[in-house]
Amino acid sequence: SYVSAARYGKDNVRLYKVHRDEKTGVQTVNETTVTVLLEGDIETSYTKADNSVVVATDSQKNTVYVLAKQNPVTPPELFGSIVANHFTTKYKHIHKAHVKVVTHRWTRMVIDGKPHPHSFYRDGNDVRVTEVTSIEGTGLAVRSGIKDLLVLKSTGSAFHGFVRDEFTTLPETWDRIMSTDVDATWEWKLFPSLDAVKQSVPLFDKAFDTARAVTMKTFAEDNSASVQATMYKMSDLILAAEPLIEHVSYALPNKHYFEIDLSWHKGLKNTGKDAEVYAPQSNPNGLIKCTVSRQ
Ligand SMILES: O=c1[nH]c(=O)c2nn[nH]c2[nH]1
Repeated sequence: SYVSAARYGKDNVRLYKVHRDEKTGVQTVNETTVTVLLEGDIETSYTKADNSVVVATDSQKNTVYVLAKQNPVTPPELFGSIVANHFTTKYKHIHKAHVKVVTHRWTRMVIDGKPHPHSFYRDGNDVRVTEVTSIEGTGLAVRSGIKDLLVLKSTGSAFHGFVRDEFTTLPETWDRIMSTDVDATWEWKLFPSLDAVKQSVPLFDKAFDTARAVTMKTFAEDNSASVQATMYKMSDLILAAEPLIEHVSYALPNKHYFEIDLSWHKGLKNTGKDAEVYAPQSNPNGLIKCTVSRQ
C-alpha cells in the first residue's frame, strides 16, 4: 500500500481581531474560525513515522495568530491568501496549503439612531466562507461564499409539470412555501501571486455584498417555477456582476412545509387555497445543486 493522498493541519482555530481608531474612538471587530491543511512531501510521516517533515499543527495554529497580528485579517480572501502563501513559501517540502476562513457576523449596533462605537450583535447565523489554496509554482485558487443563510417565502413559488408516472404521488402546486438554507460559492479566476490578490482586494467585499443581496432579492422576487430555475437566475446575476468570477455554485436543500388535512375534524378546511396550518419537515429534504460557469 502507499499514501495516495494526504493533508493535515489545525481545524477550528478561533480568531478575533479588533481595530481601534485612536482619533474617532470607533472600534471595529472581526471574528473568524480558521482551518489550515498542508500537502507536500509528507508521506514518510505516515509510512516511516518520520516526524522531521511535520510542521506541527500547533505551530500552524501559532502561525495563524502571528500572521493575524502582522497583517490585515480582512477581507478574508486576502488573509486566507497570506496564510496559505506563507506555508508554501517558508517550507520547501510543502507544495500546497489549504486555508479556510469562516467569518461570523458582528453587526454594529445602532443606538438612538447612531452607530455605536464598540457594540455589536449577531444579526444572523449565516457566515462568509473563504477557501484559499496556495499551489506552489502556480498561484492562489480562491473560492468565496455564503453558508447557513436560512430563507423562507410564504408564496411566490410553484412546482408543476414534473414527471408523472407510477411512482408519483406529489400533487402539482401553483402556490407553495419555499424555504432553503443557502450554500453559495463563487470561484475566482486563478490569482498568479499574492500580489495579484492584493491588487483585487477592493473586489472581494463588493462581490460578497452583491452575492448576498442578489441571492435574497432573486429568492424574494422570482416567481419560482422550481428551486432549480431560481438558483440559475441567482448564479447568472452574480457572474454578470464580477468578470473575475468564473463559476458560481449553489447547494440548496428544499426544506418542505406540508399541508395538514384537518377535514376529519368537523370538515375543517385546511388544504389548497384554505391551507394556513402546515407541518415543517426536518427530513427528508430535497437537495438541489448546480454550478453555472462563464461561457
Ligand atoms: O423545486 C423543486 N424541485 C424539485 O426537483 C422537486 N422535487 N420535488 N419537489 C421539488 N421542488
